[in-house]
Amino acid sequence: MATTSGSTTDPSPPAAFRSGFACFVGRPNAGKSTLTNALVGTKVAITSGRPQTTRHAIRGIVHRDDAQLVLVDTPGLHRPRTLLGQRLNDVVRATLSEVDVVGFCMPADEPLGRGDTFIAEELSRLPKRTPVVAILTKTDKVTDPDRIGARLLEVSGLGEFSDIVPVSAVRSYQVDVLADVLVSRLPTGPALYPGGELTDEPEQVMVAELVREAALEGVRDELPHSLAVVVEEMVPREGRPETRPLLDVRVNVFVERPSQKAIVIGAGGSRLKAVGSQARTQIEALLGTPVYLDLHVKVAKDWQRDPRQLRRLGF
Ligand SMILES: Nc1nc2c(ncn2[C@@H]2O[C@H](COP(=O)(O)OP(=O)(O)OP(=O)(O)O)[C@@H](O)[C@H]2O)c(=O)[nH]1
Repeated sequence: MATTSGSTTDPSPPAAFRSGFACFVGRPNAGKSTLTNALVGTKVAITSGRPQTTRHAIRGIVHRDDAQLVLVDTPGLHRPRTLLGQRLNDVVRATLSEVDVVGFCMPADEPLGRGDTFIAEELSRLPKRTPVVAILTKTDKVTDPDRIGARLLEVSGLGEFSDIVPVSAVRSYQVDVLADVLVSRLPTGPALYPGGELTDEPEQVMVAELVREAALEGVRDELPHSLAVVVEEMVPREGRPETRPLLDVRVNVFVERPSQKAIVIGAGGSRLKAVGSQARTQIEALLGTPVYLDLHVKVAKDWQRDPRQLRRLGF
């Protein structure tokens, strides 16, 4: 337990303040989102009984007196079958090599499977040796302590882990111990995010990237770096029946010159229509909900050279 003077007026962090990133991997349904929520203490990720509801990274931040732990809740790591799956796995791999510690979740109530072996292999192949903490989740579902012991032994044989921690997110069993273990693997350093900020929105970044890809398709030579995409708004349409939701996604595509605007829009708006339809299909696949995509092309003159414009465009 961290000791502090309890003073709220002293802004300087304790000497050994730690900060950094952690992410959870594990096969679908392993309990990653629920554990993230238990650690952060606020509902940030979507959980459900169905596999792979977490299609994109959602971060939660654990603020402590002695540390700030930024959690990245990754999609279930699985063998790529589709292009989208391939992209998600690339996102997972990129995430894994960027974080300070990885939590590998395995449910206590299910035997180890091919999915776990696959993930263990992926982890052992990471270029940088990120410490991996094995987490035996959902221990409340197993009443026999001997079975937990056997599962822990099985897990320890699966790879090289810096720690192995059994937890139950729903009973808050050992969640604080896990937080301590994860924090202990972070480098010392000041808080990365100002207090109070609990989530950011990487899905907006991915949506912007899908629109950018669609807008550049076939015209990459003509518009190499002159295109920026900003997601202005993503809001559920009001008054829709629960069974037929619709997400309004408002996106601005910025180009540098009117001639480029004409290229993106195409004769009679034909190209923009195709761009919108391709991007919408992919956004729907990414977010798992029907989408109304409102796409606008705007000229932001010389945006690449203007720091104020660049900031506005999120660079
Ligand atoms: N009994 C019990 N159930 C849990 C616990 N943690 C998660 N669950 C349940 O297990 C199911 C899957 O949990 P999630 O947190 O959505 O799993 P996930 O690994 O994020 O799943 P994906 O998004 O598919 O990768 C849900 O029905 C949870 O309620 C736990 O500690 N105890």
